[in-house]
Amino acid sequence: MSAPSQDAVRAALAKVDDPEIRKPLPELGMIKGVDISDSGDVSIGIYLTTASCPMKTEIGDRVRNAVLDVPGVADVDIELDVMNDEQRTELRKSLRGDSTEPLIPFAQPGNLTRVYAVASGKGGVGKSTVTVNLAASLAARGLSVGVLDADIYGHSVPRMLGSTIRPTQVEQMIIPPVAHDVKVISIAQFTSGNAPVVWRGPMLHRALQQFLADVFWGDLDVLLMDLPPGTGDVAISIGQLIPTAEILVVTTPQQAAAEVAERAGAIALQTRQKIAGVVENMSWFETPDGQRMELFGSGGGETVAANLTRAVGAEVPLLGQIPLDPQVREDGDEGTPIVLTQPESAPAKAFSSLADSFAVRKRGLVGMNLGIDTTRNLMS
Ligand SMILES: Nc1ncnc2c1ncn2[C@@H]1O[C@H](COP(=O)(O)OP(=O)(O)OP(=O)(O)O)[C@@H](O)[C@H]1O
Repeated sequence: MSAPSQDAVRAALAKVDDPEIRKPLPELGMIKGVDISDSGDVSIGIYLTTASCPMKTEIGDRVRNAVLDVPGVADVDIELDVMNDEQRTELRKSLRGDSTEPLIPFAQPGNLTRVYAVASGKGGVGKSTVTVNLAASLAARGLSVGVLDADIYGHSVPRMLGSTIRPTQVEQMIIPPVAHDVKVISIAQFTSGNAPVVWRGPMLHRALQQFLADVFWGDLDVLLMDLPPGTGDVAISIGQLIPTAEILVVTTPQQAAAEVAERAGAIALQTRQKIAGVVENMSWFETPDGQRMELFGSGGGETVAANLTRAVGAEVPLLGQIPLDPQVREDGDEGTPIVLTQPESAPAKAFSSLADSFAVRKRGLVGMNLGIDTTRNLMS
């Protein structure tokens, strides 16, 4: 068989996406060159955004597999190089435009991303668990999903999604790692080890602003934000930064928990945000003989939904009830949400029908320029 043409190899490369930026490598200026020998040996030069790019093996594998599929290719050799400053600037401009104003894409008119802030009155009710399972479930349906772990003090989202790598930085632009098809950004990725974060309101506000404006989220269908428990500064900041963000309140069935959850939801009255609904977690435990044991009582979700409906003067639905199941915790600890590992289990089905109730559509705005250049450094 004769050696493949440059066109054939480049056509194959045009179908290879960067795993994090999710656009074709040639479009990102990441193909340095293609050499083809008479015997069909192909050598591909790839520019990485940074020398420490955590995705370099994945990128090399994707390129190798795509090119090996081209008829006439005998072997593929990958040579990695690193972009220079000029090339990085070009990449940043091609992704985020030329503006120097740091803007939050989700707050711009015409932006089609649905943003949900997941809130709870107190800690430990399963807010992060709901966030990651909902995100994974929506991503599994083909939606483009991002999670911003805004639970600055109790950041557990990266662990629950099994995301261990740090984001790549291209100039002032941060590329979020992807886990289970979900883009993930968390303060945990910017602190060393398990160090606690002790920040006051204004610093938190600034950090959130940077996570929203400096991260290259791309064209998301849905952004879920895991808020810290309570009615604190972060909820108010989100209300100011993205007024169109809707609040999703998570509670347990317990009446005491319901009362504090209601306060978290009622913050929407101050910030004038819409409440998307209420999720009741740990609703019951199902015994092997099929009996439901209501370990934390019952009715919390209904109560919060009814009281918030009254308070805001608009229907706040109870969107779902998630059973208590040790597998939910085990899978969370393993970094593989139960909706992916055991989709037929009762909790996974409950998460999945919760995702249905969002009735989300793909936004279909491929190529729309949402990103804006920024000149600030994260946490500076
Ligand atoms: N339905 C469930 N069944 C069993 N375990 C659950 C369920 N939901 C959550 N958990 C477990 O309960 C613990 C607390 O959950 P999670 O961290 O999601 O709560 P949280 O509200 O986000 O807490 P915080 O805001 O304090 O971080 C975790 O260990 C989690 O795995």
